[in-house]
Amino acid sequence: MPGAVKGPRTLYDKVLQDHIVEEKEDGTILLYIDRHLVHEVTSPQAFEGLKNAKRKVRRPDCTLATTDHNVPTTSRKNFKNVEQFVEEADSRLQCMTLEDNVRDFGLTYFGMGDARQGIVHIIGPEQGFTLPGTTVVCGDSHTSTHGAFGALAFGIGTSEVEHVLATQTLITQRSKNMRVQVDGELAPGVSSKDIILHVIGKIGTAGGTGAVIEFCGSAIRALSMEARMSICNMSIEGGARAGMVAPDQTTFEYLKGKPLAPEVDSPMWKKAVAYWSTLQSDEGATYDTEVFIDAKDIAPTVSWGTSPQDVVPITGVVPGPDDFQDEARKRACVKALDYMGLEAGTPMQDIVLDKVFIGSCTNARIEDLRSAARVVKGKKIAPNLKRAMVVPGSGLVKKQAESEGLDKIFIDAGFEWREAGCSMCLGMNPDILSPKERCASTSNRNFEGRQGAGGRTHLMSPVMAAACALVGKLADVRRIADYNGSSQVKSAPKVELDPQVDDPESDSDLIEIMDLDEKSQGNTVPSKAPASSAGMPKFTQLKGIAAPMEVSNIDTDAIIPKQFLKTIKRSGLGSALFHAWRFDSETGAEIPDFVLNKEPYRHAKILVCTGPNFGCGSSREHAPWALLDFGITCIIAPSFGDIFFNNTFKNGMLPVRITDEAALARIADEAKAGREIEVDLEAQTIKDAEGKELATFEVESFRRHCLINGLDDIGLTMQMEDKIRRFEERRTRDTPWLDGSGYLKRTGPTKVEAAPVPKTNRGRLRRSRLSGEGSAEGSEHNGLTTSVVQLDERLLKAE
Ligand SMILES: CC(C)[C@H](C(=O)O)[C@@H](O)C(=O)O
Ligand code: SF4
Repeated sequence: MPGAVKGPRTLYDKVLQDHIVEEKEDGTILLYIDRHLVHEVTSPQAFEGLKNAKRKVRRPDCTLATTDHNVPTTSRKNFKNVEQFVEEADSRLQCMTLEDNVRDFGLTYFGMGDARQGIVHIIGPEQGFTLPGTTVVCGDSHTSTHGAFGALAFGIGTSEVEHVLATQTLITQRSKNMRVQVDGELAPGVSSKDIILHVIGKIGTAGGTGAVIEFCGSAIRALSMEARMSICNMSIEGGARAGMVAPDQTTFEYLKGKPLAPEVDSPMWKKAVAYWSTLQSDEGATYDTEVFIDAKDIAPTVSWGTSPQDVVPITGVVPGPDDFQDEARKRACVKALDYMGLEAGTPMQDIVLDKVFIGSCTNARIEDLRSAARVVKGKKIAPNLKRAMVVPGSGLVKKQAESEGLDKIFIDAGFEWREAGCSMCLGMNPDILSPKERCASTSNRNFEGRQGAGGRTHLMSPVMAAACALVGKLADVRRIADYNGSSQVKSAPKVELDPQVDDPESDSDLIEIMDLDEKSQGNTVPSKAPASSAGMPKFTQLKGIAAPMEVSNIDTDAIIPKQFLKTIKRSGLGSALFHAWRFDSETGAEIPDFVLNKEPYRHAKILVCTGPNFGCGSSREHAPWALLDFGITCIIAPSFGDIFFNNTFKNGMLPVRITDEAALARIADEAKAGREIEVDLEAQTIKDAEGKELATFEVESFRRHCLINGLDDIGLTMQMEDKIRRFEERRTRDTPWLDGSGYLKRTGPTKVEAAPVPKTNRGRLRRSRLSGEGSAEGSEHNGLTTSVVQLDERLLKAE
């Protein structure tokens, strides 16, 4: 693991350093988190853990919640509340659970009746919640998006969400530094999405594993903030922990006037800009890996397979196994061609489409919609298309687009114009592909079943998706649109997104804040649910059958598909494990060839994967929960997706990295022979059933200590209260704009469309507000008043 940097520092080194509360000798870092975004899918179990342990949210003023994955994108004209609006029961429960939680913990929340609701990675920047030099986390892998601001932003699992809610810190390790430099000018029709698809094609989906990528070079500098966000968004598809771009004038211009950014030209703004301007990598800073790309080598790029690294220029043909050297990639190619229903050698532009989707946290910002609208203006979508949809990333993007008439352009062309949400990016809501349907999509993942079981996804930029919609096949936008000069949006045009929400007085579903006294005593919360991250099972030695898998880049969508993410519990997910590979999608019967359906592997306690990058992709902690519930507590592989790797430890599981090919082969041979192996964490060895050593392995000593002793790391971190408090005092002094000041400026309460609070509570709430009881107790941290109190005061004024 890389150690602290002495000489010239990179942007990542600087932001990391400024947030270290404590660094242990083994490299374990307690990192302060400035901004925590929360959504409905990965938070229920975290809030449940807090409630069971009677813990509070430490910094409600640094926490922002919204609902995005489950929300239907149909018209909200008649929206009254979630209970009536969301038809699917599990989705409804997940959305309502978030509403209960934000109310119980007094968090700021943009619900479905609020114009500011949208995909979590769109609303953070839009509100100025995301700021340069901050640490930003969310229980979502595409948190990397926010790195476009020079923030250190990364996805975390649900146990870590709980840790951040309770302590505003995270236990982490230093990542490696990687630089991707793109110089020169992009050709017309080529956009930032093509840059990132090209980069991933070059480095592979494991290329950035263990690293934070800094994107730099003249081509990146020339991009608008929104275009930079699309690039950082997909750093995770390149395997990186995060992506970053150094803040510059483009960044500062973008932030001007954002509701939660410091007020422009105020002393606070000047102080902030002075600090933000220091966030450049020093001359002579070194990187562990460097990649150089000439912008003129990038063509409009499209994916052909089931991994984001499976890309070719639109002028290319579908590759075949012979185009790859590596055996694992040859195998993956055969599998991908079969899934995608494609033949090697087919020109990409001959591939006929069924659907087109313009949306997602990668490409549903106003510039994306503008550029796509420019392509389709005055034209019609191809008659063979079953459906073409545009899903704005947030309510404010939608409003802005409508004020520019973009909705009309799309509707006239034959597109559906929808409400904000994740939509068909992952199909946790009603927008999905049917089996074998082929879709041109501006989203970021083309995994098997990603947009719907059996659905086939081709990733591309918004202008390319627009061109595809007109042609009905994969198409080259350069042959469709007239590019007089460059297609690039050089810098963000000043976009006035109207932050107004509906008149709170006239609305029936005003925010309801629970009685704070009651909350601080923790007695509003039923504490029956057993599962919480507090107190982990111990891991010392494990002896058992190991199931062999020879697949590379096994993503968490494959480990547990999206339809199983709608639970609000941690338990019972074993039957969902590898669902699409284990069960026939039509009959539901077991697929006999799949390893976990065979004896003796039905009883496997260990998984041995000989391909790299196990658990890449989404941050869903449901993946380790499903493995655990099946009975697997140890995974052995050459490398892991970073978030998955962290998530396993939080559940008392052990991921073992074996990079020595011969040792891995020895272990795999035992697994294939159906013999037991023994993983000994104390001795850090793997032995065969006879006790002969097969391999040794490394684990960070703090993690090892926690696993062996079954320690709850939230409890451990809470013992560091003094250090965290001192850090916060320094933060208030040095970077005062981070203390939720933006919230204090807001007018109008934040709405919660939760099921109404029972009448009895309402009466009590009103009484306590009027009499002033139950105000600030339990919500003060270091003299900082939290948003709960601010919201409460505003309500008092309203009354
Ligand atoms: C639901 C969430 C955990 C997931 C992620 O982490 O990425 C989702 O946003 C996705 O895109 O798969
Ligand atoms: S990748 Fe898709 S599902 Fe995940 S946050 Fe972004 S839009 Fe939502």
